[in-house]
Amino acid sequence: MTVLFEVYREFCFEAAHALYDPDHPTGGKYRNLHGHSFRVRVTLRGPRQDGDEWVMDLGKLGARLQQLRERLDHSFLNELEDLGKPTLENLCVYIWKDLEPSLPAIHEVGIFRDTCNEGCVLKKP
Ligand SMILES: Nc1nc2c(c(=O)[nH]1)N=C([C@H](O)[C@H](O)COP(=O)(O)OP(=O)(O)OP(=O)(O)O)CN2
Ligand SMILES: [Zn+2]
Repeated sequence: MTVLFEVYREFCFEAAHALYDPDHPTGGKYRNLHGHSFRVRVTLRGPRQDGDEWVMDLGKLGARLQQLRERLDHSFLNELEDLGKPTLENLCVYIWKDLEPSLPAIHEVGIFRDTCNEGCVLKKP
């Protein structure tokens, strides 16, 4: 029987952003520069690979995520190329697009701001 597993790895980063609302007379509640602590979870889905008995070596996944973390940590998200407006939703898409070419088993990207009790999850339908 082929069984499917979901394995995940997380990383955290700190970053700043400002969300300007063009429809609001003063730019809205989130217009000023401010920072958040983010936690990202990347989930892979698949069967155990022949020989290794794992979906993917989580050490290798961690090394790949570290490359992404180096770009995001202590960044000003508004200046990140290809992100667009720095919402949680756009960060999920950005992370997904960055990882998918090298991680075809990617199934879910979640980004959480634990101190604000909020987050966003993007998953394969
Ligand atoms: N769907 C989304 N909504 C909001 C996002 C987002 O990315 N996606 N982002 C923000 C801002 O980044 C905001 O700075 C979040 O901080 P928070 O303290 O949660 O702001 P709130 O107004 O929701 O909370 P308070 O309870 O008033 O502090 C906003 N929304
Ligand atoms: Zn914010």
